[in-house]
Amino acid sequence: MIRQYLKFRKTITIACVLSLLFLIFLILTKNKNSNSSELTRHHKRLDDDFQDIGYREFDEIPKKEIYVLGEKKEIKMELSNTVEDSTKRELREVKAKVEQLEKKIAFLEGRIPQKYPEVQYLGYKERKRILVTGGAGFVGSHLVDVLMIQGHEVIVVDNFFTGRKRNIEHWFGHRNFELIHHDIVNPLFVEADEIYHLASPASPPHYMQNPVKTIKTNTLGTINMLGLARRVGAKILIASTSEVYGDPMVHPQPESYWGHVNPIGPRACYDEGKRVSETLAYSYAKQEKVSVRVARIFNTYGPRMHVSDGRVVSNFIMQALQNLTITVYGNGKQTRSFCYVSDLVDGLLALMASSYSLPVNIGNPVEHTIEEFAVIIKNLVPGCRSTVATGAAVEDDPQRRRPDITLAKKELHWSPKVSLQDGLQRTIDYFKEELSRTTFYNNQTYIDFKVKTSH
Ligand SMILES: O=c1ccn([C@@H]2O[C@H](COP(=O)(O)OP(=O)(O)O[C@H]3OC[C@@H](O)[C@H](O)[C@H]3O)[C@@H](O)[C@H]2O)c(=O)[nH]1
Repeated sequence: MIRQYLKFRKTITIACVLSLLFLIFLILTKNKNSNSSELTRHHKRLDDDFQDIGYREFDEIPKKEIYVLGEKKEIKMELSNTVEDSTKRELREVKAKVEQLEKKIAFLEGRIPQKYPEVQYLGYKERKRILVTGGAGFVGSHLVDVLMIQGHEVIVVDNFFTGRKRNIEHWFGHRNFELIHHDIVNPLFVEADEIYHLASPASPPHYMQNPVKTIKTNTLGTINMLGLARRVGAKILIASTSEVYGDPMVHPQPESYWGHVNPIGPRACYDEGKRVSETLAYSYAKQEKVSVRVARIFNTYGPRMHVSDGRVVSNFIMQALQNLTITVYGNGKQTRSFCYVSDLVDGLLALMASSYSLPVNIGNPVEHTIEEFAVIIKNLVPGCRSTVATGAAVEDDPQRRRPDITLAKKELHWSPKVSLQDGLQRTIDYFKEELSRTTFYNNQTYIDFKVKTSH
């Protein structure tokens, strides 16, 4: 048995070696197959990813042939280059869109009106802080516009009894502009270099409506403003009126005329109120060394008068625009001289800037009867079918009024520039606009007005 084993020993060894070699071969073959399928799976994943990216972002899908064993690294690099290109392309597209939007915004901004009227820049030495009482009113708001445009800091004080926010709303939020809702009958503490004291109702029906308030505004209010001027060392301009001449016995009226006023009549609250204002101004000037200016303002008209202001210009224009009867109070033979608001503002500025401290008339000396004036307005409104009617006269109505402006010409080098025709045309355009804004209009300012004759 042992002898037989030894005989086949060599054969058995050879068979074992061959089996072992076969086994090794089998193992190697298996490994190779598994590596290859793993790579295939990997390729498949990459392929899917590229398909996905290509579908969304790329123009060309990377070629499949490049996925061969041993080139894995290179494939990855190409992949990252392609992603980089895609990001750059995305950025370019976004940039183009932003540029497009910027152009659109610039175009739209061009269509929005500039927020504020353009104002000049003044250095700190020239720039003044200017207080305007009654700055939301008809005259006050025009003055505020000029002061703002000149580049000053403007503080408006108004109790909105007759003033309106609308007149100054175009300055709201401007860094040079401040609005204080305040009644100057109460003291006010602000800093100012100059004060334009314009606060007071100015239309006869308005100032007659609350006579005590009118007197308080022109006496207590003026004392408060003069006191403020004294405390802060400001120059102050008092807005007085042609009404200080009352129903004048001298014609035209020079500043030297003392007037003819009924101290207990319906107009006295205003006429006497303004006369006391003047007296207070010169008392503060004499006793407290306050630098005062006094403007005697004659009849003024222009845009921003209220549709129901009640004065002759607004009444006649509103009546003419609506083909209503033009209501002349009395026989219409009384006279007035009308000054356009921009001329008045120029006069006030010239007076404040001057060294002349006595009262100065600011008005337009072109005089018309009220009857003539009604016809002038009627003719300026195209297609107007209004009739002109005379009615009951107003108590204490001044019969003649025309400013002597010799002093203003000499001391202020000022005289009015706007003709009645031009000024009225601008005012008519304004009221047309107002009418189209609102259907409301209360024409019955003097409620007891009775039509007597029509012609
Ligand atoms: O509808 C009207 C309104 C007024 N009038 C007359 O037109 C004339 C002017 O009257 P207004 O009411 O416009 O103004 P007044 O001249 O009476 O007062 C004005 O004077 C100067 C300013 O300082 C003041 O703003 C204001 O008091 C008056 O004779 C008045 O009776 C009419 O005939 N019809």
